[in-house]
Amino acid sequence: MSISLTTPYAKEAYIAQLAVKRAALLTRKVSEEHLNEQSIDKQDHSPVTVGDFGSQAIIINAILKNFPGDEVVGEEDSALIKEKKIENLIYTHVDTIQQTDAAHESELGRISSAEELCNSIDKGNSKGGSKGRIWALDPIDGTKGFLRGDQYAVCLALIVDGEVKVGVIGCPNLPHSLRDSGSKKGGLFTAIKGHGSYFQDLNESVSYPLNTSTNISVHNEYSLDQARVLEGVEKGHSSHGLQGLIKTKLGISQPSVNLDSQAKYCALSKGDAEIYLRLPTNPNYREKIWDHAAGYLLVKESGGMVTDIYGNDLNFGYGRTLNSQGVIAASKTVHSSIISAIKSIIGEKGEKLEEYC
Ligand SMILES: Nc1ncnc2c1ncn2[C@@H]1O[C@H](COP(=O)(O)O)[C@@H](OP(=O)(O)O)[C@H]1O
Ligand SMILES: [Mg+2]
Ligand SMILES: [Mg+2]
Ligand SMILES: [Mg+2]
Repeated sequence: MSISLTTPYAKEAYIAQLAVKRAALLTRKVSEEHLNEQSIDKQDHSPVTVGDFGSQAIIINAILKNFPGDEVVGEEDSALIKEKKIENLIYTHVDTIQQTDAAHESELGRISSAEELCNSIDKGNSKGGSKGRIWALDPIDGTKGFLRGDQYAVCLALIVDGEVKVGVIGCPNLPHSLRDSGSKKGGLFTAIKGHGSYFQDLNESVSYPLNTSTNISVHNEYSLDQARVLEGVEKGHSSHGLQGLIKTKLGISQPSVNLDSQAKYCALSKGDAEIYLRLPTNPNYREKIWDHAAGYLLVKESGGMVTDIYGNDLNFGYGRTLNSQGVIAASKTVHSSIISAIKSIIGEKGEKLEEYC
């Protein structure tokens, strides 16, 4: 597989890489200046920072400059910015990054006022759905990890008629190898439907045609007893209790690696682990499409499987959320055994799921 200028969605992937990189520059700056420690609580009590808002503005502005007819499902909106009167503060940081990244101004454009910044953020209000070109954007996934100085990711995917076609994820803090904590940090992961998945150092410049020198793939050789498992850090986002029961049932004894954000999909896609378990903490919770679209394509293009907890495919054309419970991503070697183990615990149709939430 290779990617040329005529590969479908190559241009979209290139603009997505540039935009994610520019947003990651901002999140790094916010983190270095300890601004990430000043979070604001949203209505659902989850945190949001200057980094989340600025990243969403930068990426939406870049996408709509290049693809003006497209829609965006973005996680954030500007209501809290206006309420807290922090438009100018965010704009100042965004503009510094625009100056640092001036080399890409002709491709990504430039936001020129605090008002424009809020307008850009609010263009992430698409309802999603199964028709047309819709981008799913998580400007900072793993905001709680970002606040702790741990893992987080800038995630962007293009969905066309309900199917994910492009996924780009920037992970500023992810070591190049999970087994070597001394390895370089910062990765940019890219997948194009039908054309594979690729890794590059986040600090390297991106190119057009895309840099495909480092093709990545899921590690398919380990059997279950050797498999390495990824789980989230936050106990409120996935059921660590149920995940523990599943691991015991499968005979997995190695401790899990706990990472915030879609960095879990990234680690799986480059063969640093074989299983990602995300069992619901509430049977009624529906996962947001921006939390999974890019990672889903990345793992699939790397030769892995991604389904809900019953083994069904994920539907990214349903709206702003999926209409299914949890996520199981794994190598093809072990995926079906995990689904069987889950069903043996919670029942074929999840009749007993509530007992474990
Ligand atoms: N009850 C819940 N169940 C599953 N996911 C949840 C959740 N509450 C919040 N989340 C999502 O979990 C994401 C982080 O995932 P993880 O725990 O794997 O790092 C959050 O993304 P944000 O950080 O972008 O808000 C948020 O959307
Ligand atoms: Mg959030
Ligand atoms: Mg998220
Ligand atoms: Mg987020």
